[in-house]
Amino acid sequence: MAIIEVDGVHKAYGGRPAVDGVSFTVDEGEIFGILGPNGAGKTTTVECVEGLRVPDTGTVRVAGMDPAVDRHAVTQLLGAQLQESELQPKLTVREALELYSAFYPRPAEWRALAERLGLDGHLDRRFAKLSGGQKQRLFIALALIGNPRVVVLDELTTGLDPRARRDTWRLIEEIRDSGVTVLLVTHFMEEAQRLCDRVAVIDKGRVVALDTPGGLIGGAAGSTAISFTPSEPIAYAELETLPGAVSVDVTGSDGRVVIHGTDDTANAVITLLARRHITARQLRVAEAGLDDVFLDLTEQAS
Ligand SMILES: Nc1ncnc2c1ncn2[C@@H]1O[C@H](COP(=O)(O)OP(=O)(O)OP(=O)(O)O)[C@@H](O)[C@H]1O
Repeated sequence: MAIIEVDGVHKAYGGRPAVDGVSFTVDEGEIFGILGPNGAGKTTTVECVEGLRVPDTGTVRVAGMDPAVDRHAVTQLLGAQLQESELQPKLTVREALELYSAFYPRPAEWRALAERLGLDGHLDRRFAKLSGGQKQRLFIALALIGNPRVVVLDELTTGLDPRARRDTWRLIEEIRDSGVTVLLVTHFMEEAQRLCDRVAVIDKGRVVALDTPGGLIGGAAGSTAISFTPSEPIAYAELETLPGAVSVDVTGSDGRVVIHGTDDTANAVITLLARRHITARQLRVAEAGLDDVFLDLTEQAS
């Protein structure tokens, strides 16, 4: 069942559209990713969901309520970690958790939350003295303190080292496993691929694709890359006509061939080479990642 419904949302700043007819729904219990280049309209979209901005046209519903109208009720069930959040530098972790608990009628037990997020050893540390990873964990704790049904995380792992990023991913999965719906804004393809049940790719204020990460990758033209160095020259025109082949390129001085196509293309290449008695040195068959799909989709739209 959908807990977030965004339908035909438009939002312009000074006459310039930032969000240009975005629609999607998020089911209860999923991690839904919003992916897109800088300035694509991701933050504006989630701020409409949070009730921080009001769409010019279109509708947003969170658990059936309009966040711009039922602001109080929506803040009780939606927790948000805002992009570039800051707290008063002298506030300690304990004070921040106590303060935020006081905003909610039925807050989570903050000590248990601090323990779950690995903050229990830093309760007396001031915000200004926390590392980037510790700050992010505190922001997650503050987003969860009201026992929300939905949590919005905007570029949560930007600026974290790879280990802290992986730890944060585990936390996000745990949040989802505890029944909370996660709306995740990210620039990182690996993050979307690893975490998200479904992903909306937004570019220039529009949804250019919406699917599971696997569906996006599988559906992309040329999602399999076959590369090899032939032992003798090969007729490239013949390669271009192989089933599913999208492109054939020759790279480097050794005549290395790179073909983008499908699994069928890979099989056909191998059969063709065997028939011609050509050896393929350093034959590699690689699946495209969400990275390739993202570049493809956002390039097409430009
Ligand atoms: N308050 C504002 N006033 C004027 N323009 C704005 C405002 N907020 C955002 N914009 C513009 O709207 C467009 C979309 O911005 P938004 O922050 O929603 O994109 P984003 O996808 O979240 O970008 P990023 O990944 O860089 O955070 C951008 O061109 C941005 O400059």
